Amino acid sequence: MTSRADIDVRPIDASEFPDWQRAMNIGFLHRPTLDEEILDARRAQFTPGRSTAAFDGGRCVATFRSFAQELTAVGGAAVPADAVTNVTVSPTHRRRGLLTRMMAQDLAAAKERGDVVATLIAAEYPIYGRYGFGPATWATEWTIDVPRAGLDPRWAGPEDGGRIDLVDAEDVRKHGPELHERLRRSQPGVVSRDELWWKVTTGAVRFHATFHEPYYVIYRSASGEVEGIAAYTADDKWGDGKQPLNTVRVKWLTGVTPAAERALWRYLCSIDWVVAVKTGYRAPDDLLPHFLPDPRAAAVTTHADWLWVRILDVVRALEARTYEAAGSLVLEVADAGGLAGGRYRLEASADGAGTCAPTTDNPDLSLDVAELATLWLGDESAVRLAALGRVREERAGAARQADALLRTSRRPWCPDIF
Ligand SMILES: CC(=O)SCCNC(=O)CCNC(=O)[C@H](O)C(C)(C)COP(=O)(O)OP(=O)(O)OC[C@H]1O[C@@H](n2cnc3c(N)ncnc32)[C@H](O)[C@@H]1OP(=O)(O)O
Repeated sequence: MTSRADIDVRPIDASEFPDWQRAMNIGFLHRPTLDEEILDARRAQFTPGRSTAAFDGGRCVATFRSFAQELTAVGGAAVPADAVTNVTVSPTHRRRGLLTRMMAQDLAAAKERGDVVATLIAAEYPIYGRYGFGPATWATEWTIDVPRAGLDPRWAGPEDGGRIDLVDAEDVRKHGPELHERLRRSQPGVVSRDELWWKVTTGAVRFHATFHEPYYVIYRSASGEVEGIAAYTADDKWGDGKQPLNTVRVKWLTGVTPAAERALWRYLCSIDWVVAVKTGYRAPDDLLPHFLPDPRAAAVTTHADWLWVRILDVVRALEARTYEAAGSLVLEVADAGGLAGGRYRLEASADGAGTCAPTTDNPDLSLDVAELATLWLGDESAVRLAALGRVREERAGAARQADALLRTSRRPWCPDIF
């Protein structure tokens, strides 16, 4: 076995990209051979200094990439984020500390750049907590049993004066970005999408060998404004009795008003032949089940942690978000990574604004930086974390007070995988 010191961990240059991509395919159990068209397409994601590798004897055995992203905080402000992705270590080199080395380099660089948080979607739950990441949003998928939903089968379109139209990929690339920007301004947990995201999602740029072209529908309100878009595919299944038994799979659905959401879900549940709709990953408190006369027709098929957040700058993170109540709280934040630890006083005012500064006052709550990330987007309860022993109350009642300040009436949601 090569000794730890012989394995070089460093950013790659453009000429090393094919070797890096091959290693990533191996780590993700994809085909190890490279398709030139896909390789060329993926080169568009290469930013010097942000793709790291480990090399053993000249061969790439681990990959790591980060890119500039914005994450919506509670209240709608966007914070600069270091989005981590493409993390792999070849099976021949696992559990020798390569991920730990790549992560340490990347987080230090992100801190230096001034990113407020780092983000990622974890392949497996146990990997990233040790690096100060905490699960900050959750995702729920429902499968709707359409015949049980109690919907009127005579539905012929939205009753609110709006309309739904099938459109092509070009329309999605035209209207999608502005719609997403609207969502981003109002929904904590949403991340920014660049132009490449829209090209990949609509098949204009291929990142995978197969692309199942979806159907696209746009919802326009009575005044003609685009308020929702959905992308979905359908299978082709028939029962023995010559009944259609098709399932619709929603690739993504963005609605910026409840009317748009209602109309798009209603549409999807009204397509002839369709008996089941798989919703894709939604916010756990999505309105969807309650658009159905019988909400039990929507059964939860997946419920899991989704976006993980690592706070790099406690002061800016806490000042970027708004608060549900006025109050003051001193947090003792432990950070084994040495990036964001310390004691901070948060002051929230009645108008929702917050200020934060280092303090030497007695702490109200002690917690790890990973737990702070979990609380920061408003989804988790400090009372619950205290019960689990993951947050310590230094003053009786402090966890309850933290919940009054930090928790939000609607849950955060990250619709993207990256
Ligand atoms: C954001 C994303 O890209 S998510 C995708 C992550 N990638 C994958 O899941 C692909 C398959 N897995 C892998 O490539 C690798 O196993 C990785 C990247 C998850 C881990 O890489 P490694 O180099 O083996 O991790 P490293 O040796 O630095 O481990 C550090 C610690 O984390 C632990 N650890 C690492 N991976 C896991 C895991 N999957 N489950 C549980 N513990 C883990 C190690 O045991 C070690 O613990 P220790 O410090 O107590 O000894």
